Amino acid sequence: MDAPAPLALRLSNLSKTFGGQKALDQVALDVAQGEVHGLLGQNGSGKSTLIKVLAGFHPPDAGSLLQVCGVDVPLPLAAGAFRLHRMSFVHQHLGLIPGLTALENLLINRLARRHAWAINWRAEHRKAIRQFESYGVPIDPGALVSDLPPVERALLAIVRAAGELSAGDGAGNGLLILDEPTPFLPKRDVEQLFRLVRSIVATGASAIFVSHDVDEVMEITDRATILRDGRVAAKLDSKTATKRDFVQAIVGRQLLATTPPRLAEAQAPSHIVIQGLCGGSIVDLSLAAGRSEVIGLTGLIGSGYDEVCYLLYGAKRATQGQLAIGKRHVALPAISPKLAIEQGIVLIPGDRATAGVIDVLPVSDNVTMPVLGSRFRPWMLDRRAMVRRAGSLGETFEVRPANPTLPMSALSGGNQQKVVLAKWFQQKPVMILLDEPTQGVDIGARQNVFSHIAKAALEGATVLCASSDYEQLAAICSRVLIFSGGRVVASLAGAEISKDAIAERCLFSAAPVTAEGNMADVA
Ligand SMILES: Nc1ncnc2c1ncn2[C@@H]1O[C@H](COP(=O)(O)OP(=O)(O)OP(=O)(O)O)[C@@H](O)[C@H]1O
Repeated sequence: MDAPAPLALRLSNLSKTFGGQKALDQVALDVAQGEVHGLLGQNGSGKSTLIKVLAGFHPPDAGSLLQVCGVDVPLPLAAGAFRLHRMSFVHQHLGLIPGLTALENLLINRLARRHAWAINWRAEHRKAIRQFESYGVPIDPGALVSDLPPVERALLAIVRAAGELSAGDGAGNGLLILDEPTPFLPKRDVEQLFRLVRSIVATGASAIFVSHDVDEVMEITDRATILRDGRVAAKLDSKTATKRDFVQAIVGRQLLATTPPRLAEAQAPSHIVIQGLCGGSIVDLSLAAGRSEVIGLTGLIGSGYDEVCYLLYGAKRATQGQLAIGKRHVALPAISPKLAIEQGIVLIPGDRATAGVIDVLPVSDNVTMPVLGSRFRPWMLDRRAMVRRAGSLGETFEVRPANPTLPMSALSGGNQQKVVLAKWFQQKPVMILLDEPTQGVDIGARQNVFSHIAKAALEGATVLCASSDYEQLAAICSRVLIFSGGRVVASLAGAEISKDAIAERCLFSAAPVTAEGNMADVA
């Protein structure tokens, strides 16, 4: 009888302490060959720390043990040494260089090591075409990454990582570590990405898939390890475990309520009036909204729904349109983020890492930015007052760890998002523009974000929330507008709103627009 294949990864007794706090506590993780293994847990449960130990970014505590493909790997790993041990990583931000072509990105490690003249570009171009074809990935090697749609960028990053696994000895096995590659992707593109992952593991490789999305984990993984407070809370067989098993293991209790309290009835829809907004893909959008109303904006990718918030904030240039807030009127082509903030408009961007926070600065500095002017003493910033205020906002928004002097980079994704909400909601905005407010945020923190949105709305703010997460829209919105071709083609309100109803309208939304144009409810 053949000896069983060695495990692709065996981690045991893995601990990591930061300043006396245990981020990982005797974690054990086994990944079989050819397996896709899920790694889940609430924000701050230790997933990124575990991945960073494997990447050689964090040295673990003494006593931690690692084997890859049956070979002992001494810890800590030196920077970049993971490649020698047949591991490769795709991080959330993919690590691609937008100004280079797909082929140049594919060869980036060789470009960094060797002189470019040593590369036979024609041969590499042909090889890349074959490589993309073998995975059924429709990427032109000569295309600039900045011109590729998000799904193709994610596919390219994964193909590159898979190529690195076999670069050493031609063997297909090794361990691909996918650290939340999907939150920026609309749901239907995720299926394309999963097909690629399946075809990679079919060659003998294995994968760790880190995600907050239980449905995705149940679909793509064979087994999953769930971390809670730095410890292994459960190991589940993804084919037999139920969603309830996953949720319970992640949160450690049954969620008391899966949706936040419904919002108060929106007041007459005339507080905010947008008329004739054009810009980007958006064509002649008119919309009237009341105080306390939470309006969802959604559609299929390319429908333009995700551009509206940026056009209203001046982060993307509008070519036409008027905005009225009560009695004040603003010409939208003239709006800038500064002017928007002066009007009481705030934007919570989708890409938190690059547009939402400055991760090298302390939490207190990040929170203070919009109100910096009020934190000056005659000659200098009143840092004590900044930390006090950030501490009390942190308490209200349940930011963990409760230490505003920590750099933002020390906080988990969900806790960073709570800081971003605290930073902007302290202003008591009139209009809140949200772009995918819970991407990369765990199931518990998600409820927390929902409650704060509901609270801001109850206090009188009008909220526009652009999202492709239909469950989220169904949970928080009193009205949902569905976009296609830059226009509103359908609208759901009140009891009509459900995850399935939104999905159905989005899928049918490719139908041509009616002669009425793009009127979402003009008062
Ligand atoms: N460099 C650091 N210094 C201090 N504490 C840290 C550092 N990095 C992580 N931590 C702490 O370790 C714990 C685990 O964080 P980690 O980022 O691994 O969680 P996570 O499960 O990846 O969360 P998320 O899903 O939000 O990314 C958290 O309490 C975090 O604040």
